[in-house]
Amino acid sequence: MRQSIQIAPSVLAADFARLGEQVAEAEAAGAELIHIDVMDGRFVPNLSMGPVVVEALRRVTSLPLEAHLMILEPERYVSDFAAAGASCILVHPEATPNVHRALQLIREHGLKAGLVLNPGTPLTYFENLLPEIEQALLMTVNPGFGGQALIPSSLERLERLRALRNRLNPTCPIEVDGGVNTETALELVRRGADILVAGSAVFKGEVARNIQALRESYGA
Ligand SMILES: O=C(CO)[C@H](O)[C@H](O)COP(=O)(O)O
Ligand SMILES: [Fe+2]
Repeated sequence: MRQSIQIAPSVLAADFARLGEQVAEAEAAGAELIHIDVMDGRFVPNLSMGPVVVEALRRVTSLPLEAHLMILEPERYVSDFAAAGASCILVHPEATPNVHRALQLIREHGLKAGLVLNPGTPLTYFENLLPEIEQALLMTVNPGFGGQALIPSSLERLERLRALRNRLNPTCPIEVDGGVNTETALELVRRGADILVAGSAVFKGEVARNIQALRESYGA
């Protein structure tokens, strides 16, 4: 295994009435970062949360907060998420005609820039942009909803992404998002995942027990 694997709980699956408490539970249980899914009802068929949630969570945790922007023209909101306290912003090339500019803008704000690809998008984007990013996120479900099953072809894509990463930007962590649970985590880690985003697998039930079970499932 390349390095220690990090867990990024996705608050999309948390109890929103107790969001601060749930994030504190995840932090106490050893989660390494917090994943915040931002949806606009256009790029994906769902609405979720915006910078105010990042700002609120910034006050209750010292963990890095990453904003996964599933919104059209994400560059419009980079400064808002930076001001709210995000440490990393992840953008989709499918959502903007100028993804290179969006990544540049994120870095100009002093944040980590992350690129995310949907399951149907060619990995070519990573070939072009890996040298420009600090995080590579592979969607392992179609974006928009939590609780979906991992798309099996993601595993082969993950291996190809790992080879690209090793060649073009060896220090860039690979993150996977969607359908990560105790059944799938080991295979994802074997194929190259460094960071596991997990929503339902962390927040449905007892958070500390779930995080422990997830770590045990890949032998940590
Ligand atoms: O980006 C996302 C959905 O668009 C979420 O991060 C992801 O689906 C997490 O949910 P789960 O772990 O329950 O699959
Ligand atoms: Fe996400």
